[in-house]
Amino acid sequence: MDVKGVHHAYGRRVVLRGIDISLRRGVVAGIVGENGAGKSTLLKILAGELRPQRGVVVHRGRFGYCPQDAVLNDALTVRQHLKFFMTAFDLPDLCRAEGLMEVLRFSEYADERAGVLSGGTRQKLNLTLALMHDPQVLLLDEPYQGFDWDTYRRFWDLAAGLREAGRSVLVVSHLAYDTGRLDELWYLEGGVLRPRAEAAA
Ligand SMILES: Nc1ncnc2c1ncn2[C@@H]1O[C@H](COP(=O)(O)OP(=O)(O)OP(=O)(O)O)[C@@H](O)[C@H]1O
Repeated sequence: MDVKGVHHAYGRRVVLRGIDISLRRGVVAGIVGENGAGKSTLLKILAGELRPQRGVVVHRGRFGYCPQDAVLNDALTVRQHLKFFMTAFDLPDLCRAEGLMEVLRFSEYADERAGVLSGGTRQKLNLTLALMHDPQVLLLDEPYQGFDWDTYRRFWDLAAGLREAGRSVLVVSHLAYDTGRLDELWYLEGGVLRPRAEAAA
């Protein structure tokens, strides 16, 4: 994924003032910023959900996007969500999705409606839907919100597995926590990204 010169404003509120990102293969990267810094705005632009006022975003290959709030239909079961996305992604089966459900330990909820799932389980489904087509680039907005400690660790194991498989993962969070697990880290401040070393100086 290559991002060049992305600017965005909501009315007179300028949020992004020239974002450049080059996300290489096999990298787990993070963007950290305070509440309101523009992280979700940037991820929406990277995912194509929002059009930037200026700048370009180039994706090569498949990408997955896990928005901050899970976009689920409360009337559908977990399995119905998986089948819907299987068709949308043109996948032959649910093998990979079922493997992810086992890793994240929520297979027993397959026949539950999304509306009755706990916040953490909704987030597990959100993550599975973003990953079930084996994207080359995975964009995650606050992905571990609501995860218990074991799930949080499993999430990072999953990210490390993706890195080994040559996939790229971009995690956005307001907490600069566990940054040792990241290969690259940028701080979003004042509408621009600063690399970890520069921000620490
Ligand atoms: N649709 C919108 N219309 C107007 N202003 C918006 C809109 N979406 C976001 N903003 C404003 O843009 C700024 C950046 O918001 P954004 O949600 O991108 O920040 P964030 O870094 O993701 O915050 P948080 O950590 O709280 O989720 C905020 O000041 C917010 O109020």
